Formats: sequence, structure tokens, C-alpha cells
Amino acid sequence: MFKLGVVHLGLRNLNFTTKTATNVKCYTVSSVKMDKEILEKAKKLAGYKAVDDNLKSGLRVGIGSGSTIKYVVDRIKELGLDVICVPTSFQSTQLIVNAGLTLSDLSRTPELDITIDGADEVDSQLNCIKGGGACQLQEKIVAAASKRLVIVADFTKDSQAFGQQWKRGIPIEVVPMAYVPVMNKLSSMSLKPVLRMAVNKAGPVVSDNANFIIDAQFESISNVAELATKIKMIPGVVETGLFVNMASRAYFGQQDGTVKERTI
Ligand SMILES: O=C[C@H](O)[C@H](O)[C@H](O)COP(=O)(O)O
Repeated sequence: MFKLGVVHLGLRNLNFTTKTATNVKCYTVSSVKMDKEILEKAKKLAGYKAVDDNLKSGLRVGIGSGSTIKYVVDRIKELGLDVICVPTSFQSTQLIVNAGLTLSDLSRTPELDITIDGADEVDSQLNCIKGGGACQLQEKIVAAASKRLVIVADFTKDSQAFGQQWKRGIPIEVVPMAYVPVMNKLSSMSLKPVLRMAVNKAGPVVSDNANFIIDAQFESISNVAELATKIKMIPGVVETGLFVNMASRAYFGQQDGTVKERTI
């Protein structure tokens, strides 16, 4: 008799089995811990290198959201860089404030030199799937106000084509009263929409903008730009987690302690 379970590693899930038979691979508590340590190290490597290569005092910087961006903020603080920071979520605002960095917003700083942000999956053209933490709306607005978008991620986010690594679908932010018709439209486009449910709260995830999140699972995507436009055109959709032709460079922290860079 096998039992299936999921261990949550930040926004990433690691499937594992427990067993009563001897031929089943079993992830022990220590191997799961090691896996998390490797991922955290890779995130830190990417975050630190992105700051070292791209930031200097005086810049106006969009600060992304998620677990990797923490290391970007840590490095900015460590180097004592005097940058103006515009957040992309409640979490990002807290990171900036707790680090004692200069907090601004798009009303006071509408044009940014650069945004550094995480991603759930990055393809060979640096298109990204974002929104695993439900922050894609503000992230896209801030990235669009920036001259450059730089992605920081661990090696598990690095793909040739979408779906190779990220299995949870495209995060889509919707106005709550529209979620059923939006899900029906997505189904008619051969996507499999799932309303994202909250943990430690009854009911759905509610975004920083008081919207719901639908995760639209897919088999494959032949034209990312076309799909992003089609989804965005559905009434009730506020934003999608498809970031097409926005990023110009990505840093992927590797297991061996190096950082892989991709630039277009
Ligand atoms: O909504 C969340 C954001 O798009 C994150 O940047 C993305 O999910 C990557 O997060 P993490 O750095 O935790 O993998």
C-alpha cells in the first residue's frame, strides 16, 4: 500500500512516497531538508549575482516578489546601496521596509531603471510564467514601468519550453464575480482551469488586489504571445502570469555553486 504526499518547499512542491514495500523510492526527512538547502543556496547565488552585476547607488529599482527576491534585498542591504525601491506586493513592501531601504511607489517614481524579480518558469526566449505567489499583476505593472527586467531563479525554473518544469499552470488574476465565466472560456481554449484555494483560510486565495487566482493548466503552448493576448481579452481577466518579451536577462543559481546567465 503506497501513500502519496506533497512537501511544500516555498512555492515549489516535491512529490514523495512513503512505503510498506521495499522497492519504492523513499525521500527521507534529511533528503528533503537537503533539497531545500540546495534550492535556497541556488536562489541566493542568483540573487546576489544579479545585484552585483546590475545595481549601483542612485538607481530606481523595482523589487519583485517570492522567495528568491529576499536574497536580492539582503544583498542590496549588505552592500549599502542607496537605491529607491518600488515594491510589487505586500510581501515585497515588507522586505524593503524591514531591510531599512528607501520605499517608493509608482506615483512618486513612475519610471524605473530596472526591476529584479523571480519566476516560476523561464523559457529559452526569457518568456516567464509568474504568479505562483499570486503577485503577477503588480509585478507586471512595475516591470512595464522599468527599462529592464532581470530574473533571478534557482535551476529548477530553467526551461526550453513552458511546462517542462512548472506543472501548476498559468496564474490568471480575475475579478471575483467573473470567475465562473472566465473558467468556462479558458476550458473552451483547451486549458484546464482550477480556482486556487487558500491554505489556512476557507475559500479561494485572494490577491493583494482583492481578486481571485485561476491556474490554467496546459498540455503545451505553441504561441505564447498569442495565448497571453487571448486570455487577457476575456472579460473579467485582470492580468495573466505570462510575461512575454519583457525580461532581458536571467540568472539561474546552480547546484554546483555557479550561476548560469541567459541574455537576449
Ligand atoms: O507571485 C509570485 C511571483 O511571480 C514570484 O516571483 C514567483 O512565483 C517566483 O517565486 P519564487 O522566487 O518563490 O520561486
